[in-house]
Amino acid sequence: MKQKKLSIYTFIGSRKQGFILSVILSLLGVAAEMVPYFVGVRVICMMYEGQNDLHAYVLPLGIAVAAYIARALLTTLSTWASHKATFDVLYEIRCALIEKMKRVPLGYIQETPTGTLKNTIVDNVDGLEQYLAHYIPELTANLLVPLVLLVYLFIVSWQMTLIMFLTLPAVVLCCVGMMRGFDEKCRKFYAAKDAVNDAVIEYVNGIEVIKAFNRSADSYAKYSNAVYNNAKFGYEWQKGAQGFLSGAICILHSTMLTILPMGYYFWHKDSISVEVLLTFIILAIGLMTPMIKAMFMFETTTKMEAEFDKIAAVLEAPELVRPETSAPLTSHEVVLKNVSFRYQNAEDSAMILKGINLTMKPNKVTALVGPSGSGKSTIAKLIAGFWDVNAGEISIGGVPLRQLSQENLNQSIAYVSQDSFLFNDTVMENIRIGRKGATDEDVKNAAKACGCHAFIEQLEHGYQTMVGDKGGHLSGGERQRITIVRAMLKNAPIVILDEATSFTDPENEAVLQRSISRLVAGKTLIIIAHRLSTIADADQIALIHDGQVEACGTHARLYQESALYRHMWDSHVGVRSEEMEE
Ligand SMILES: Nc1ncnc2c1ncn2[C@@H]1O[C@H](COP(=O)(O)OP(=O)(O)OP(=O)(O)O)[C@@H](O)[C@H]1O
Repeated sequence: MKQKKLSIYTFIGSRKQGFILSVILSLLGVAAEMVPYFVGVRVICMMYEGQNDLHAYVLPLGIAVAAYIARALLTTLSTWASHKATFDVLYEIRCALIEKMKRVPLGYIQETPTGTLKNTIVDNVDGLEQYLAHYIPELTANLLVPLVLLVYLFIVSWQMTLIMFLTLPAVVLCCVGMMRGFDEKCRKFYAAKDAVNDAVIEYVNGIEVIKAFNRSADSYAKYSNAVYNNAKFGYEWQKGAQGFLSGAICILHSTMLTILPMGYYFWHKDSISVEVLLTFIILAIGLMTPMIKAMFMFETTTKMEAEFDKIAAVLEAPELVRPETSAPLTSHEVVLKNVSFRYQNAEDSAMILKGINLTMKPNKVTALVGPSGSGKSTIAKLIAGFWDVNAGEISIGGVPLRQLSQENLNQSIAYVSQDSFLFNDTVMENIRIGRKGATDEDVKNAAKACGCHAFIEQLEHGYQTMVGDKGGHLSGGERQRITIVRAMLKNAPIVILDEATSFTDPENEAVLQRSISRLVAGKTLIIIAHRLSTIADADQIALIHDGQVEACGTHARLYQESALYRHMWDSHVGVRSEEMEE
């Protein structure tokens, strides 16, 4: 069955009363705006008829003033109602986007440029405000009121109405010209905007490299090209539409050129009264503003659709299909059976893992080693549930990952990568993320157990030290130690450490490792390490090579049986002795 495409109206639905109210108020407001024009006609006619009693003008003028006040009030109330409904809708869309982030594979978020995601959640959602809060009520009114007046004018004098709208086909033609290729231009414009966002964020994140290599903004080609393209697109789009837009406005203003001579002709022939002539002249002026506003409706609708398409693309991204709940796991043995996997975004789409078979037992340490790019981190991320495998199966305690609820999986695994994220908050709060409701004492005990308490205490404000954006106020090693304390506080039955101590100095790494060995007793520990000496004592070492398990066993066995392992070990030991000699 074809899935129904998500549209902005799916979200508007729940707030439709607010929007309907604002449209009704806006309609009444635009109708009130027309009243002074009718009053104007009447007043001029009274003057033309020689009415000298000033009292006779009080009522029409009073009506005009009342209409102005009513118009102001109704427009204000309409805007208030539409904004209330709009901000509720924007809030719902943003919540839906954030909720969606929890359900898509983590890999999807990592693979989508940060700028594009930020643009969707912030800018594209903001972009809907103009359409929902202003254009829905105002444009409905600006279209409907001229239509009603058209019927009225047609009844008054169909000849004059035809003359008044003689130029309308030309205006429509201009609108068609303006809208030609608009969809495509709009999409390209937003793509250019995304490119700027991505480039700016990459530029800011990469500023260290840019400065270190003395690359100014101009030389940062991706950034300057994106900015240039964005400006060029905006300008060319505007240039293409501007001619048609000016033409349409000019033609709309030129109705007087037909109304005046033809009106005079009909009046002269006694076909219409002076009041009818004045009605047409004055309403031609009065209708100009709503009609020009209505002209922009198509442009704004297309823009809004382009903004919403980007939001819908995120909301409709494929999700990891997981049950809402699942029974607690009775064992935490991790088994990979014939697992094959490829990254969807990889250009050649080659299999990264090819039929991996591996069992990682509780109360045992499994180390994954192998050349760079062989697929070790990919295995760790698949176990942590970042993606679904393409073939084969990963199970924990005999339960396939696909049958485990996200919550159950999250509770079962503590995953620490070499660049685990720190929030711009205190050390205390960054560690506390490991376990909801953990007390300060729990946090300190975890740090003590990991041998990190002393170093945290020595920071400027101890546990209350702000770590800076992404932990930027701390050294790489300090950041890693905090993320390990956080993982240990979580006390999950499966612990995955992916190069988690790679930035830590040898002395502290040894302390950390002794602490970790104590803390993970009874747990399933999976370690990825390049420094082979740190995993030589592991119960099982899996040598990963080119996406396959080339050998598996203890250090002694691998050293004896695998030429690749022997080579890696000898090189590692060689480098270590060189380092020690230095
Ligand atoms: N998000 C991704 N999208 C596409 N390809 C990826 C992605 N992440 C990794 N790869 C590719 O998958 C392969 C395995 O990468 P992986 O990070 O698992 O290797 P690794 O053995 O952990 O390497 P290292 O020891 O250098 O960390 C590499 O060829 C890498 O380029």
